[in-house]
Amino acid sequence: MKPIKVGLLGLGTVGTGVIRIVEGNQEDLSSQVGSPIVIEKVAVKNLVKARNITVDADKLTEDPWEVILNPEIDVIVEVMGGVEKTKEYILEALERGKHIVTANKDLMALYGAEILAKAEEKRCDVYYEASVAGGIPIIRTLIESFSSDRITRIMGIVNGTTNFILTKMSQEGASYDEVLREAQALGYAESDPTSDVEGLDAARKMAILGTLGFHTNVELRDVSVRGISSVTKEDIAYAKRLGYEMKLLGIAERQDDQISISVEPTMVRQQHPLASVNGVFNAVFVHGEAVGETMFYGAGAGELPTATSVVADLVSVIRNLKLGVSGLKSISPYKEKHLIQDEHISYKNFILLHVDDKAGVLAQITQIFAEYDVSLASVVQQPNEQNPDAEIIIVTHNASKASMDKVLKHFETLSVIRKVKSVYRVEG
Ligand SMILES: NC(=O)C1=CN([C@@H]2O[C@H](COP(=O)(O)OP(=O)(O)OC[C@H]3O[C@@H](n4cnc5c(N)ncnc54)[C@H](OP(=O)(O)O)[C@@H]3O)[C@@H](O)[C@H]2O)C=CC1
Ligand SMILES: N[C@@H](CC=O)C(=O)O
Ligand code: NA
Repeated sequence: MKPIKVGLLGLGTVGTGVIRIVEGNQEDLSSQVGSPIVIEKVAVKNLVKARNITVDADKLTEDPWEVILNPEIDVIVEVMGGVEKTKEYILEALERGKHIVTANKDLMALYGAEILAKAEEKRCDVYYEASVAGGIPIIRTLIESFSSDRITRIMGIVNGTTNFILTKMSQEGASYDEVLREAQALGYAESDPTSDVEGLDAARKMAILGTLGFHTNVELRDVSVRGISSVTKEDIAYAKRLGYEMKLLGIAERQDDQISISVEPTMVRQQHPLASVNGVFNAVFVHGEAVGETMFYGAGAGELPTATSVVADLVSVIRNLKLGVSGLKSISPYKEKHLIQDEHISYKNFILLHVDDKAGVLAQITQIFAEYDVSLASVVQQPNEQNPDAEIIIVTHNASKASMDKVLKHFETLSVIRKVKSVYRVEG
């Protein structure tokens, strides 16, 4: 049987896992696709770097073009990251009729439409399951299993690094910096971890999920983003006291034909299934009009879980190749995009205020909520042991984002409010 030759761009956390799985499961894989799978060439940045996997020296190159331009290679597996240059490699590979498997959400969130259009033109496959929620088969699920339904809500913990950090801060009282270093050492974090902690990585993934779920081209600029870098141990402790866990939650919603997508630290009620998703685990909760609620759970990052998705994509690509159906399965977004205005996006809020400890303060504050038609579910005032201010903890009922913005703006002008310490979305 003629082997299928694969070119690998990148031999870091994910690339190493890809080689381990392709070599370790070769017998099963070749039985499933009807050909041996050979990793023909591997591009790395630094040839002399010490690696925890052995690869024949003649297979390694520092020049990705040696992989892209190699006429023997049928499929390119891109696990090196990067955007502009990587896009150039991928488009050229497609131009030459090579199929693509990628784990690169930055690339797919920014240039997915262009790359998929090129693939369609060239009758090539582009698979990208590992780009969202590492080992969880969520992209396949949205494209195939929910093709019959109309999705109304996708809610997910889609970044392993931040979930790992929040879990350790919550369960062990660990410091933010210390846990971030641990996540980096375990290979969960991006090469620039600011994209994890500032919510950008999750935003890219939510843009991909929104595009697939709502059949419209969700771009990164459509996603409202806030990361976890300002979340404190105290905020997490307040959440717990009120019966919530703090999670970096991506939420994509559809109301009629309008959509909204956001990523922000959110207090999730402890009884909600997403509240118990801990560590590097991810989970995606999907609601469809017909199917109702479903949830998908698994490792969101790390060598072998991520490589499982990459190699499964490789198997799909090879099967399509053998069946002669390459490039025929992709469906471009076919709906016009309408974003929901802030007046029509509503949810519950947690607000922690530091205020003057004197008579009439609470009345002034509740008056402002009333002015903007925000109804309150609970208000608790307590003395603060650390300073002379009092703390007021407020949880609202569902309130529009626009009204809440007005309330917070008004607070800036109120002299009895010393500081708006924290504001979080509340779910469940
Ligand atoms: N880590 C994870 O858990 C997950 C990662 N991803 C995505 O997978 C991709 C890879 O991630 P990961 O494996 O963690 O990244 P790493 O940083 O561990 O590995 C990147 C690899 O690419 C090589 N590389 C980088 N730039 C170039 C270049 N210009 N030319 C040739 N080789 C290059 C590096 O070479 P060298 O080894 O010589 O430095 C390294 O082998 C990213 O897009 C990431 O977002 C997706 C899901 C999960
Ligand atoms: N840095 C990402 C890796 C997987 O996409 C994460 O932490 O989830
Ligand atoms: Na996935």
